[in-house]
Amino acid sequence: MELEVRRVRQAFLSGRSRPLRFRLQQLEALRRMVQEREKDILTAIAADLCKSEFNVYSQEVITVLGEIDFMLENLPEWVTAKPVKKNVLTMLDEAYIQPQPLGVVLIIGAWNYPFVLTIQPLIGAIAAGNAVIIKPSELSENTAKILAKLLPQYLDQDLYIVINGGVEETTELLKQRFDHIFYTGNTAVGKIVMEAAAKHLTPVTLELGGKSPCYIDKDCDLDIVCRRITWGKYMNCGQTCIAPDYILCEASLQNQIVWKIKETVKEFYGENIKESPDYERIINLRHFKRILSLLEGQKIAFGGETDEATRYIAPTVLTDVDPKTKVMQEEIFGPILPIVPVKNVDEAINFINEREKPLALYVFSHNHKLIKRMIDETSSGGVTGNDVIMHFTLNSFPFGGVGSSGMGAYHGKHSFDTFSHQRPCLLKSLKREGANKLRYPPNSQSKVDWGKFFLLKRFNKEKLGLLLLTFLGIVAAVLVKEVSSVSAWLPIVWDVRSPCAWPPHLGSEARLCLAATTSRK
Ligand SMILES: NC(=O)C1=CN([C@@H]2O[C@H](COP(=O)(O)OP(=O)(O)OC[C@H]3O[C@@H](n4cnc5c(N)ncnc54)[C@H](O)[C@@H]3O)[C@@H](O)[C@H]2O)C=CC1
Ligand SMILES: CCCCCCCCCCCCCCCCCC(=O)O
Repeated sequence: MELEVRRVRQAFLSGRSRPLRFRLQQLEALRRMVQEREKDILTAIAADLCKSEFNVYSQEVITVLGEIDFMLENLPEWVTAKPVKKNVLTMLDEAYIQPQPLGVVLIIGAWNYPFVLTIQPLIGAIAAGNAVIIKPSELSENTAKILAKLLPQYLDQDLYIVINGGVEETTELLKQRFDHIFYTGNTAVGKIVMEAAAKHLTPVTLELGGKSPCYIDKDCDLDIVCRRITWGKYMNCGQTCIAPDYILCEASLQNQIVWKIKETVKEFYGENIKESPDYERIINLRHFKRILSLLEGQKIAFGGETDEATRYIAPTVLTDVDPKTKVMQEEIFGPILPIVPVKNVDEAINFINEREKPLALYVFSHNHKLIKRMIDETSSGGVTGNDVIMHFTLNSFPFGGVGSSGMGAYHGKHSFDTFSHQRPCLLKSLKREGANKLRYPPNSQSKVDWGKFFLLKRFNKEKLGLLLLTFLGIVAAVLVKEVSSVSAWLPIVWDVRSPCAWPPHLGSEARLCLAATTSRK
């Protein structure tokens, strides 16, 4: 492990990951990999999550290709140094911010969208000029294997490497020194990652989970609301970090919501959900059992059918859920949707604020003011109003959590920034030393006053007067110089035959020399 990390660091130190041209080439190679080996990639992910290839493509591959295209288009502008505003002390200097790569980055991916959650951060890290060690989740083993096989065939083999393994290997890997760690997964492991990173003072991005609430206002078109929620909740069998975890609504809405979600489930997945190519399975038996345990003691309004052999759990809705029960204490990460009745929007806001900050918040209402109020009075990683999941798809948004749902963000330019150091560069000249006297010792009240005057713009009459006088002095000096040069021209006007008086800006010796040359012609 140590040797592999050292090899990657050596490759980074060679400097070849830095030039823009190289970064673009690697991103293009990655795009080629996705396009040429699409079938292998789709098959692997589909096998891991019992997912149709159409769904793999539209949930994972589209996002990755869109992100690569976006980077290729914008990277030339992002890598350029950006000039910054200057103050009086630096106004004649060069001042700019130069984004630079951080060094060797570790990306630890999760299994639920095993391709996009590993490759999208990789795109950002390459774009920013880093070397990368990729640790895919061992739970999505087919995707882990295909990544280890394909990436070295398309990317620089020393700069970007895949290390596969489970907890033991990841623990060993985390002992090494990195310049950034980007982790996606559950909050408990997030703490382990952060603790390991702290030993080397390595900065981290933690893309964690949590319980994302979904508030439904009574003044809503419930047909549309339930269709959108059904799509986002049961996609990937509920194993989506930004899936709506639970619904908050007035008790009177519950039955209608249950009915409409049930109808939509039928519309999306047919009468026999198990046969639907669009309905996935739970990743493993441990998660299957964990999700089943959340059903204990709950009122199942519909769904609840399970099959351990295939790790099938039907789309399920629970009503009148007590917030103190287990299903409301931990992230569900499965196809179970509890409805918790609240009296009104105030109670919903309090409910959300009494708990850990979620990764996403969803609000459904025709009342724009109510949506704005929910946004203003709560906190979450991201928000979508009148829909779910969709803020993930916009790469102009930073995607990430807040509080216990994570720290840092990525996607598009935000990925580039996450994996870059914004280096301030100030380039001065060795000339103009006079101006620096103000900051050199010995210090005095007068210098402090000038400092206040120039830097804090605390103008006082005395200093303004002095400045005005200096300015007038400069104007006078310029005028005197101009007048004297005009008078120097006068002999030429009077006597053009006198070469010694011309041109006036030259010394008399030079003038004589010029006169000699001219008279020879
Ligand atoms: N914020 C986001 O973008 C996302 C967050 N998530 C969250 O991730 C969770 C589901 O993923 P997990 O089951 O955690 O995925 P997981 O079991 O695949 O673990 C994630 C990574 O952590 C590593 N890992 C696991 N235990 C470890 C340990 N003890 N020490 C060091 N490394 C360890 C694994 O090898 C894996 O690469 C959910 O809470 C979900 O909300 C999932 C996807 C996206
Ligand atoms: C058939 C073509 C339709 C195109 C559909 C585009 C819209 C697809 C949105 C897909 C969102 C995928 C969510 C992935 C979320 C990954 C992170 C997480 O775990 O939450």
